[in-house]
Amino acid sequence: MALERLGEALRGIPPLQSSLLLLLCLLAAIHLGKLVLQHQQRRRQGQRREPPGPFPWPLIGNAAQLGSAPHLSFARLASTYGAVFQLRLGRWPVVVLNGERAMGAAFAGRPPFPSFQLVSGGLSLAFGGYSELWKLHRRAAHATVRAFSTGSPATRRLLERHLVGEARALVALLVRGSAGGAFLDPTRVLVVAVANVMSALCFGRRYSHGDGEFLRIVGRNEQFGRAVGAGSLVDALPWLQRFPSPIRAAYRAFRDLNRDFYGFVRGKFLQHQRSLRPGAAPRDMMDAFIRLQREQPRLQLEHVPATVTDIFGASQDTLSTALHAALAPGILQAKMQEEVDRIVGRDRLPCAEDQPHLPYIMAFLYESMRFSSFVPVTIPHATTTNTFIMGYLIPKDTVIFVNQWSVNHDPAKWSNPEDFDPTRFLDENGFINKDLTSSVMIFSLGKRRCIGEELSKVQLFLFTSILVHQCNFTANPNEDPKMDFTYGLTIKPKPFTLNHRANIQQTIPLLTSHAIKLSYLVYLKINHVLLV
Ligand code: HEM
Repeated sequence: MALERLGEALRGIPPLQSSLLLLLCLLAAIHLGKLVLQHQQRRRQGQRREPPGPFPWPLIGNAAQLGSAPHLSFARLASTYGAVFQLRLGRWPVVVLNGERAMGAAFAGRPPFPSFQLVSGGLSLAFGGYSELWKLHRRAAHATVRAFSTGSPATRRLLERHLVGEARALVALLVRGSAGGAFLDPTRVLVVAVANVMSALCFGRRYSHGDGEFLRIVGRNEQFGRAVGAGSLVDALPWLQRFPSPIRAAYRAFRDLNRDFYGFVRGKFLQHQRSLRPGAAPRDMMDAFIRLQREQPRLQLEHVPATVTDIFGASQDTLSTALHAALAPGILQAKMQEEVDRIVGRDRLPCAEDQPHLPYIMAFLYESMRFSSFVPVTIPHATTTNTFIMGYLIPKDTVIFVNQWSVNHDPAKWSNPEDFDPTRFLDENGFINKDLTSSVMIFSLGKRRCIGEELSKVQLFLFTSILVHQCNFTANPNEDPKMDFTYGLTIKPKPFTLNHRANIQQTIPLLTSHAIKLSYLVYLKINHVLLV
C-alpha cells in the first residue's frame, strides 16, 4: 500500500527529481538501519550507557539544530539532555561537554576534519592529532613563545617596547580618524596593531596600516573562523563539496586563504634561513624555531613555518577580537580612565609594572572575556581512546565540543551571569579575586590549553590601559546600542563606530603619519628588529 502511494506521489514529479528523491529515501533508510543496528549492538555488548541526545536525522544528523550560534544551541540542548550529551554531525559522532570538566590525554586528539588538513601546510600544531611527535612539537612551540614574550624580564621588556610603539601608532590613527567629531570603525586598525606586535615577535617586521599585502593576509580571520568553528558544515557535510553549493565555495575560499597565509609565513622562513648567521643570537621566534629544529631532527624542517603560522594566526585573530569586544559601546570605560589617571597620572604611559595597581582594568578585561566568551567553543577535540565522562562511555575517535560559554554563563558559578559587571572580580578591599579570575574559561583546559595565555594577558592589559589613558570613547548615537555578532571560532561584534577623542590632558604628543614612520624606524633599529 505504502509503495503504491509513493508511486502515485512520484508520478507528478519529473523523472530526474523523482530518481534523486528515491535515492535520498534509500540512503536515509540505510542510515536509519545502521543507527538501529549500532544501538542494538552496544546494548548486546552490555557496554556502559552512552550520553543521551536528540534524534539524529539521516545524512545530516543534528547539523540543522545548531543554528548560527552553536554555543547557545548547546546550552539549550543541555537543559533537556544534561551537561554531557551526544549529537551526530553528518557522519561524525559528537559529544558536547557543558560546564567545567577535567580533560586528560584521552580528550587531547583532534578529529581528521578536511578543513584541519589545510591549515599551516598540513603540519599544524593547533589542528594536528595527538602523538609523541605532537607533544615534542607543542613543547618546542611553547618554549619559543615564552622565549620571545614572558619568559624573562628582558623578553618582557622587549615585548612591551614593541607593544607601546604599536599602541602609540594606533592611538594616533584613532584620534586622527575621529577629527571633527567623526565616527570610525576601529576593527581594521586594531587587527593591524595586534598583528604588527606578533609580526615583530615572529619575524622581526612590522607593516604600515595601509600595506595592501599585510591587510590581505590578516583581514580574513572571519572566513577562517567560520570554516573551523564547532558545527561548521564544511566538515560536518563534506560531501556537499561535490556539488556547486555555498559549502563548496566556503571550502575553496578557506583552502585559498590558508595557502596565502602559509605562503606569506613560508616566505619569511626562507628569508630567515638565508640570513641567520651561525652562532648569532636568534632575532625572533622564526630564528629560535629554526635553531630548535636543528637540535630536534624528529621535527621536520617544514614544522618551522607551520609552527610560526600557527602562532601568528592564533594570536592576531583572538587578540584583536578581545580588544574589539573590550571597546564595545555600552560597556564604556569611564571607571578605567579614572583608575589609570589616579595611579599612572599624565606624565607617562601605563606600563606592565602598573598591572597589580590597576585592578579595575584587570577586572574589566576578565569580565569582558567572561561575558563575551568570544571563543565560545574550543577548537574541536577528539578522543584518543575509549574513555568515560560522568559515567558515560565515550568511544575512541568521538568528536568533542567543549562549550566554554556554558562555563562562563553558569548561574551556579556566577551571580546574574547575563549582567556585565567587572566588580564581581574585586574583593571587599578592591583587589583582584584570583580564585574567580581563574574560573573564567577562555583559553581552554587540559593538554590543549592555549600556549599564548600569558602573552595575551600582557598584551590585553597594555593595549587597553594605553587606549583608555589616551582616548575618550563616544558611541555613535545613530547606531543601535544593542550589539550584534557574527559567529565562528570566535564571536565578533558586527561593525560599530566610535569617536576616539584624544584625552584632553593627553601627555603623549600625537604623531603625523610621516612622524609615525620615522619614529618607527628609530624604534625598530634600537630594538634590533630586522627590516626584511
Ligand atoms: C585572548 C587571546 C587568546 C585566546 C582567548 C585563545 C584561546 C585559545 C583556545 C580556546 C584554544 C583552543 C584550545 C582547545 O582546543 O582546547 C587555543 C589554542 C591555541 N592557541 Fe590560543 N588564544 C589566545 C591567544 C593566543 C596567542 C597570543 C597565541 C600565540 C602565542 C596562541 C596560540 C595558540 C595555539 C598554538 C593553540 C593550539 C594549542 C593546541 O592545540 O595544543 N593563542 N587558544
